[in-house]
Amino acid sequence: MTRSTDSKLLLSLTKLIEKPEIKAFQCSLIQTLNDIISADSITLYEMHTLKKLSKAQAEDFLVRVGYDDRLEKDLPAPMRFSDEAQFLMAYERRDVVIEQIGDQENSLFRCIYPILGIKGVTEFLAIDCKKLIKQEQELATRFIGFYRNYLALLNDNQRDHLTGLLNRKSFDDKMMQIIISLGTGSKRNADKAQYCLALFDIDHFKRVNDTYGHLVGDEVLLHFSQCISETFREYDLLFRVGGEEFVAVIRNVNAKTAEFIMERFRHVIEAYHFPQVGHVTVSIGSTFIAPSDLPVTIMDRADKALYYAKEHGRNQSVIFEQLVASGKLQVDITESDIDLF
Ligand SMILES: Nc1nc2c(ncn2[C@@H]2O[C@H](COP(=O)(O)OP(=O)(O)OP(=O)(O)O)[C@@H](O)[C@H]2O)c(=O)[nH]1
Repeated sequence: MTRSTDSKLLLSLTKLIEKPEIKAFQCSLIQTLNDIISADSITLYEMHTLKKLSKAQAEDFLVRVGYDDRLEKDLPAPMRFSDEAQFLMAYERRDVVIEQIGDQENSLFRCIYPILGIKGVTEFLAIDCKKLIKQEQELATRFIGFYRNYLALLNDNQRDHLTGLLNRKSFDDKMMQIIISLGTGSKRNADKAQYCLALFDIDHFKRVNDTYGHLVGDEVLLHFSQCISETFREYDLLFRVGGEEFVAVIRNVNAKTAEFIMERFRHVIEAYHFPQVGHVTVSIGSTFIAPSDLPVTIMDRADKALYYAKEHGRNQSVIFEQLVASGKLQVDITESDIDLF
């Protein structure tokens, strides 16, 4: 390798780890590879087990990475994993699978690289190129190795160990990013993105621990987090912020949609059969994020709404701004000043 290729590679690696945040790092991998490989397209897929798309049972789907910032209508549909022979083969072989696609004149090579995480293959990198260049293939393999190790490190740092959801530290970082993005009147915000934060708290969870023990309590938390992951969309941000407290941040929703989404989740939990424990319920307090907010003020509003839900019978979902508007919750001027509807 020449000195100039070396420094280009070093530059690419530096660029790759510039943003120590999982989603940004994933997007960075695609950009970096695009810079150094002569590919027609490079796509990263995450494997998700989704329930909502197939009514009867959960199924694995391949969800394209890099669309979390866009509006729902722009999202490509997830691919059913069992329909994708090349992905299945790469998954089984734990190695790259190369296939020639298209007709003679417009043929392309599609290389599917499986990416191994701690729970097995969790991602795939698909590279389409006109020519197979050995040096580039080796480069891609090395980059993926580096990507995998660094991703494991980020996951360890940013995810909750029990549930795999984003942890409290990630929550504070993400909140600051969202607030800053709302404050900067950039073109990307021309659609007036509205973020709604929902705080979930399992009702009478102490009883679960006291009756069945802490281990069963942990299992309930795990099932609860799976219900969150399956009910919300791939691009919603999902966190475990405390013992039995979870948060979802959803984008581009008005009060009516937020109300619908939270009610739907409340029903999912109400109907879910938790092994050994049976049924539990959840109380939900939501609020909208304003450019003038701080993470602590957002959480304070969500907490007040949640407290209201707990005080008024539990197993219900309420929105802070609606409680204030209807006079059910009294707050001081600075809080009631927020008008996002
Ligand atoms: N198993 C388990 N329990 C936890 C964990 N973190 C917190 N808890 C328990 O969660 C329970 C929270 O109880 P409380 O906040 O008193 O409220 P609650 O019983 O859920 O009742 P309400 O929220 O008022 O409906 C406590 O018993 C904590 O010990 C955890 O990681 N695992």
